[in-house]
Amino acid sequence: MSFIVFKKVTKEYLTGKQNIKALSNIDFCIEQGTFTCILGPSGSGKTTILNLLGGMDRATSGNIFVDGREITNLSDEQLTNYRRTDVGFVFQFYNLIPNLNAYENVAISAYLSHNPLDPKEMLEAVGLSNRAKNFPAEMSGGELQRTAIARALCKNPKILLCDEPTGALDSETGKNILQLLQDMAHKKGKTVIVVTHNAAIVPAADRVIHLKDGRVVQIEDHEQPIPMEKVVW
Ligand SMILES: Nc1ncnc2c1ncn2[C@@H]1O[C@H](COP(=O)(O)OP(=O)(O)OP(=O)(O)O)[C@@H](O)[C@H]1O
Repeated sequence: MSFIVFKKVTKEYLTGKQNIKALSNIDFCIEQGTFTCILGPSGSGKTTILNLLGGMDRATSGNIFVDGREITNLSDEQLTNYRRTDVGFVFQFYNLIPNLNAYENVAISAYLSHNPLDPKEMLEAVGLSNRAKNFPAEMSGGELQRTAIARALCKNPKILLCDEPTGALDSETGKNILQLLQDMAHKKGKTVIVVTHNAAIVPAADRVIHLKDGRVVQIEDHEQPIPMEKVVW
């Protein structure tokens, strides 16, 4: 069985009298230690997939498995635990706490995990050892995103979910961040999933899941993904 499996997953939102089908009967799988890109136009269901996979929301029907465990079956308490310990999140606007320095922002997530990694080592892994004492207001966008990635990794999560992680960055800084995420998958064995509008990174992904109108329209695999530095933005 693959590390992540979506089996006939549907997600509907009931707003007033209207029923919105954000995902319609979708199937895909993702292997451990790979870099996967979920690509599609606005409203195609990308964030909905991250929310279901991250345990922030529940599917209307279908089954989702992570590391052999069905997360669609979990109780609320089990789902909270899963979200805390198994999933690292990276967002477009970093979501760092302004009055904590970089080290403290990373260390705080260690408290949430049963099996955390050393915050100092995580800052080192993202190339920010020399910025540990800086506050968010004193760092560049790229440094803020590196801090957010260190924070996510500090929980020692099984999967790293990234929602438009380069959306607020210039192209060069964005490429560096994506390179870091690709390295986390290929060199550290993390299962990294990036949701984006940006088709430029497609050749650098191991697998690309193309969405349209809540359906998977294509799954593209690359035997030899290119390094991020070779991506033409
Ligand atoms: N909480 C919600 N209540 C009602 N409808 C929702 C909710 N969340 C998402 N939707 C709808 O579900 C569909 C898929 O939304 P989703 O946010 O997953 O798309 P997306 O591909 O991530 O879009 P974007 O690229 O603009 O972020 C859209 O039609 C959206 O309006």
